[in-house]
Amino acid sequence: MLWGVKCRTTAAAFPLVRGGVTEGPVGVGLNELKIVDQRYPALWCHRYLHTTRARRSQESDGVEYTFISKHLFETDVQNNKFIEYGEYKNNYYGTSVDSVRSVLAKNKVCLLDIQPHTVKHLRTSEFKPYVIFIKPPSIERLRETRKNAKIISSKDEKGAAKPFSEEDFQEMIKSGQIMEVQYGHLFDKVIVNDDLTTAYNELKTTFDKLEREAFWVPVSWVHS
Ligand SMILES: Nc1ncnc2c1ncn2[C@@H]1O[C@H](COP(=O)(O)OP(=O)(O)OP(=O)(O)O)[C@@H](O)[C@H]1O
Repeated sequence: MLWGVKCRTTAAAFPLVRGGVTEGPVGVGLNELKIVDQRYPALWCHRYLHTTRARRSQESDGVEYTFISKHLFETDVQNNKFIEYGEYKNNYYGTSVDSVRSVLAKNKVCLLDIQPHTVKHLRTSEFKPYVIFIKPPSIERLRETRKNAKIISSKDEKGAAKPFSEEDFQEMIKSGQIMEVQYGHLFDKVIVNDDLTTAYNELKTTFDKLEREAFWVPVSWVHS
């Protein structure tokens, strides 16, 4: 049985799946690696978040966030208008399906940073995602490479950055392993974020290849 075909897409979404806990920041290095978008005009890295929190004076609607009311947000959730959403300090934040569509309509690639359980909703012929799992290295390498790095803990009310603790490292590795077991079949590529330059180059090479080469997708994506 034909299970897949090779296909080349110009308007694919590239969800970049984090290797960390689902409830908050884990510091595996996604923000650090997303710098890759600065070299790629075809990549659209904005998170396109909608939020119900009040707009701050220096922010503009549609730039930092799209600001909407709680009522509208909840209606949109009911109508499945969000790829992913969550609540933080009594406000909702979400990535809307339409915002991803608007990126693809510009013939750009949409770089998303999402939780793994969301991937299955994006694996459609419309989005044709290429899923990259950013995986933490061994605990020994985390201790070595993150010696001077800081993490913003979801447990810290003030959201202040602090040095990684041994517990942070263990949590990162444990949740990474759980994600790989549960969702590994949905990943197209796994990049270990050990040495930052090496991980960055691997991501860059992957984007280069995807621009040039065809890649495998389910046959249903091509014939639908
Ligand atoms: N390979 C690496 N080597 C050394 N330090 C790193 C590496 N990758 C990331 N860091 C550092 O770890 C910290 C957390 O990284 P980053 O903010 O990119 O993680 P994140 O997964 O995006 O976190 P969040 O979940 O908070 O968005 C930062 O201080 C960053 O500079």
